Amino acid sequence: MKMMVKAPAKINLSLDVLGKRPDGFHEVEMVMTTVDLADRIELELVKNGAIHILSQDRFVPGDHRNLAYKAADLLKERFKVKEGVAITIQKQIPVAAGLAGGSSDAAATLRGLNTLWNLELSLEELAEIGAEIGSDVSFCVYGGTALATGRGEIIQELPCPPKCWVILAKPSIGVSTADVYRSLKTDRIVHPDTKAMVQAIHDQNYKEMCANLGNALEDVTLKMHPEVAHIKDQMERFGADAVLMSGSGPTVFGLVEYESKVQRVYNGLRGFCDQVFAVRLLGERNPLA
Ligand SMILES: C[C@](O)(CO)[C@H](O)COP(=O)(O)OP(=O)(O)OC[C@H]1O[C@@H](n2ccc(N)nc2=O)[C@H](O)[C@@H]1O
Ligand SMILES: Nc1ncnc2c1ncn2[C@@H]1O[C@H](COP(=O)(O)OP(=O)(O)OP(=O)(O)O)[C@@H](O)[C@H]1O
Repeated sequence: MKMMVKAPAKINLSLDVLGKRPDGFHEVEMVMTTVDLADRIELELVKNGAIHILSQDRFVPGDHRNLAYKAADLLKERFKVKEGVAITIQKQIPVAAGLAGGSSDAAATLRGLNTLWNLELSLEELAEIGAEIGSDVSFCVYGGTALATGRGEIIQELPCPPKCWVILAKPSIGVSTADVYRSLKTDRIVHPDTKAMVQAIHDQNYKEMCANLGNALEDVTLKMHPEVAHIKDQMERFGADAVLMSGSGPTVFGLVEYESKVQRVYNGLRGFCDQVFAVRLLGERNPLA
């Protein structure tokens, strides 16, 4: 038996860091939403109990380091599953980009295997298991739009944000999330207004959503990689309504309300970046699988 599951990328419309925790993680407050750029995960039942990872992308680990492998292994151990699975990952989401590609692959694997292995777990249970793999995995299990707190694993659903286009531009550098959090000076953060962002979404107010984009990690990554600041400037120059770095970066996203402007921003960025995408916000939650 075989099945396909979509693994969409996320962007952080706002990302605040409230402080460092005794366990080494940071307490965060993030408004996250999925976009229509997705990896495709194919899951095929393997009778001998093994877990295989297959991918054409040279940046994707083909072994236990792959977050999709971790997801399968965790479910297999916890629920004493006898069968194995061959996981084929067709990558569309750039790797180490701040778009939660690996986390979304893990979340899609959890949702798919729940069906393939007849585990009958709820999204809540899958999200709890996902938190053991990584801080972004719980959100990726649900998808849609949410306020994420704790270290990112406490998820409160939000309505779909106002409709718009998202231009994603990924420079040809990878960023380590751990390095960015390690370099953050928590006493020097300019805090985004999370409440105002949540309110803008409830009110379906596009202008307020644009006005309240903010990311406490942005300054850290911009200092490490000045080319990210350059891409932000270009995105603004070509007419995006609002521009921000996603997650720990280096991907920059620009929001554009009117379709007539999308091509201009997209073409403008193609001159500076090897990977540029013009996509829609997805906004809605994932189906179970
Ligand atoms: C930057 C974001 O992607 C925004 O959505 C997330 O906060 C990070 O999520 P993630 O990549 O799934 O993070 P994890 O794999 O759990 O952690 C990677 C590393 O980032 C740091 N980390 C992560 C999340 C968090 N709330 N505080 C942290 O300090 C830790 O050093 C950790 O070792
Ligand atoms: N399925 C996967 N796809 C891509 N990278 C993976 C995967 N599994 C593990 N990795 C490893 O994870 C690292 C980070 O990749 P990923 O694309 O998930 O980063 P990210 O988008 O910055 O994540 P986040 O936004 O959650 O911090 C990669 O360098 C890669 O070695």
